[in-house]
Amino acid sequence: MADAKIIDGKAFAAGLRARVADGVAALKASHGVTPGLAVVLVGEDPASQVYVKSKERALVELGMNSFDHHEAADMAEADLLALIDRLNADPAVHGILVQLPLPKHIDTQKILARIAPEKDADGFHVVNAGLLATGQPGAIVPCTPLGSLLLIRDTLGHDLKGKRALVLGRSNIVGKPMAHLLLQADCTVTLAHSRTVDLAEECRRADILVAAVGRPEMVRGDWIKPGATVIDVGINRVPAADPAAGPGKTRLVGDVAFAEAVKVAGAITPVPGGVGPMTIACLMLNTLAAACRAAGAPIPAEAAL
Ligand SMILES: NC(=O)C1=CN([C@@H]2O[C@H](COP(=O)(O)OP(=O)(O)OC[C@H]3O[C@@H](n4cnc5c(N)ncnc54)[C@H](OP(=O)(O)O)[C@@H]3O)[C@@H](O)[C@H]2O)C=CC1
Ligand SMILES: Nc1nc(=O)c2c([nH]1)NC[C@@H]1CN(c3ccc(C(=O)N[C@@H](CCC(=O)O)C(=O)O)cc3)C=[N+]21
Repeated sequence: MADAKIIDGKAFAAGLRARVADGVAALKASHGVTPGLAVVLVGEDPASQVYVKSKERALVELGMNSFDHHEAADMAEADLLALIDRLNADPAVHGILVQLPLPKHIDTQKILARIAPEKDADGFHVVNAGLLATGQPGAIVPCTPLGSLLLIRDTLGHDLKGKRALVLGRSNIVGKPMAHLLLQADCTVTLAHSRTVDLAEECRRADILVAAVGRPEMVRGDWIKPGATVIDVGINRVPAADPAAGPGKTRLVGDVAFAEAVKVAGAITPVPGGVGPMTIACLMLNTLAAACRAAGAPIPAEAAL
């Protein structure tokens, strides 16, 4: 069988960012509003700093306002809550993103709950999670699952009804919302996790396999149904395979053993260049959508599921 089609998330994300930039320009022209996202980073985690920088760069490129709040790792929880209150009240801020993970002394759920649901650009607030889970309109959908769904639809078409989907990982930020989106799209959904009996067998049934476990290359080629669409959400930094790269050098791999899977799947996302860039593009889309909603302008179609 021919190798799988490689789903080019980087290219799709570039197209989506261009559509968002058009939407930003249109909203400025029609309502005089510039969408703004506040990005809150607590502490100096190097991976988080990289993500936050790429978010801030994308905002500026798309003509949006970026409000950066880089805070000390020992910031008091009360001070973070007070910062969120100020951002909630600021009319120039349409979206708020608090970079996760937060330092251990801060209660993540308490922080996420404080963000005004209509400014929750990540879609992590229980109100948005609840709207999505109950299939109601108006939910802000988490960026990674939304980006994954856009790639699945670009690959298989809009109509996914009756397809068997397996989501591996049940986190509140990826696995659960992904499962709800696929259910909403009339897939028959299985949500697997660390207590699932015979993961490989569950995976082999799936027409659509979304892997979000955070375990480097855990999903092997022989776990995949021939012709399946494989979405690899995992971002794992591992030591470089090539000793010539030198000591301390690393590379990124997904949760799927790509070299094996590409021989069996019908289509597959690479890491890097798959879901990661879609996450950032969807964050831009959610911020534009929040600004549109606040201004009483129509919501971009891709954000209004
Ligand atoms: N591309 C992107 O933009 C993004 C990528 N990521 C990446 O996606 C991955 C998942 O992230 P996230 O959801 O936050 O991770 P979490 O650690 O919150 O959740 C991992 C899930 O995988 C399950 N799991 C862990 N080990 C196994 C195993 N051996 N067998 C079966 N299930 C297992 C866990 O099960 P249980 O619940 O039973 O413990 C849990 O449900 C990570 O690699 C992360 O870096 C995350 C966000 C954005
Ligand atoms: N509140 C919050 N929202 C998030 O959305 C959020 C978060 N916290 N914490 C961390 C995770 C992780 N995440 C990624 C975003 C982009 C890439 C990405 O663009 N990756 C590139 C590679 C980047 C590289 O080379 O390191 C790619 O896959 O091609 C990866 C991971 C968002 N997250």
